[in-house]
Amino acid sequence: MSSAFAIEVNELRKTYGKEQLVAVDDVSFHVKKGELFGLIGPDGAGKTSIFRMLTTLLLPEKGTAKIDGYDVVADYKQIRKTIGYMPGRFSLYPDLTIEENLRFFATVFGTTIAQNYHLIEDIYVQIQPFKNRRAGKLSGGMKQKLALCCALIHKPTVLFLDEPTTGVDPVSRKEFWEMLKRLKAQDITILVSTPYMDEATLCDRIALIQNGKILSINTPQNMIQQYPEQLYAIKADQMYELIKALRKYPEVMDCYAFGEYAHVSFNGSFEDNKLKTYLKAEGLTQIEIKPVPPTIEDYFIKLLKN
Ligand SMILES: Nc1ncnc2c1ncn2[C@@H]1O[C@H](COP(=O)(O)OP(=O)(O)OP(=O)(O)O)[C@@H](O)[C@H]1O
Repeated sequence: MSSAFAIEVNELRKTYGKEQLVAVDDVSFHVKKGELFGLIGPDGAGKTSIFRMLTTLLLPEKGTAKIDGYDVVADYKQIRKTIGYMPGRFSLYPDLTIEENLRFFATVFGTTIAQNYHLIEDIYVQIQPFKNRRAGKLSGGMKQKLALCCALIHKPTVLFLDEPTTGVDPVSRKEFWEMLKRLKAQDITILVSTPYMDEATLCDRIALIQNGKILSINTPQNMIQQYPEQLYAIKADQMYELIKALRKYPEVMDCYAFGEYAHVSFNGSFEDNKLKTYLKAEGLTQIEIKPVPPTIEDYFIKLLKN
C-alpha cells in the first residue's frame, strides 16, 4: 500500500487497569518515509505502550495507526512481516549463541543471514569474534548490537527501537547512533525512543512526551531556536545554596540544576555585577556566570513548567 508516511498515528489512546491510568493520551504524529524520528521522554512517559501498539502487540483503545499504509488492527499480519522491532528489554534467547540467535530470527522471517548480510555487516563484524558465545553472557553493548542485527535481518521497511541505548556505555551509545545514520541512508524509516536528551539532537525530528501526552513535535534545531530567553549557566562553591539564593533573586524567572551548573533565565535584563554582589552576600564564593545556548533538555523543562 503506498502512503507518503511510513507511520501515521492519530489520537491513539491506551489506559491500564481498573483505575484507568492513562498511559497514552490521544497521541498523534506522522513519520515520513526514510525519517529518523525520536520519541523523547522520561521513564513512564508512555513510549513503550506506543511502540507496542504500533508493532501490533497491544490493541489501542481509541484512535488509529498505520504502518506503510496498513492498519495496526486490521492488517496486523502484513505489518508483522515488514517491520523490525527491538524492544527495550532483552529480546534475545539467552541460551542460544550470537550466530544461533541471528539464524533463528532470519528463519522465522523466511530469509537467510546471507540474503541481507549487507544490512547488518557494519554491526555484525563487531560481535562476530564472539559468535559462539551465548547471548546471555554478552555485555550490554554487545547484546544491543545483536538485538539490532536480529531486528534487521529480514530487511524491514520500518524499524522500531525502544530505548536501544538505555544502560549502554557512552562509547557504544555513540557507535549505535552512527549505525542508525547508516541504516537511514538505506531508506529504512526508524522510530527510536530514548530518555537521553543528548540523543534527541541526532534525530531528524522528535516528539517530546510526558505523562502520555506529546508536548511538542519539531526538528531538534527548531526547538532550540524557539527557546524564548537568553539562558545563563551559573556556578558557585555550593550548588544547593546557590539555587536557593537564585530562586530568591527578584529578576530570576527560572532556575534549576544542570550538571555542575545552575541554568537560569531572567525577567528582562540583569546586571552581572549586581547578581555577583548579591550571591557573595549570601555567602557564596567561586562564582561564575556565563551565557549558554539552550539544549533540548532546557526546552523540555520549559514546556513542563508551562
Ligand atoms: N501492563 C501495564 N499495566 C498497568 N500499567 C502499565 C502497564 N504498562 C505500562 N503501564 C503504566 O503506563 C505508563 C506508561 O508506561 P510505558 O512503559 O508505556 O512508558 P515508557 O515511557 O516506556 O517508560 P519506561 O521506560 O519506564 O518503560 C506508566 O505509568 C506505567 O506504569
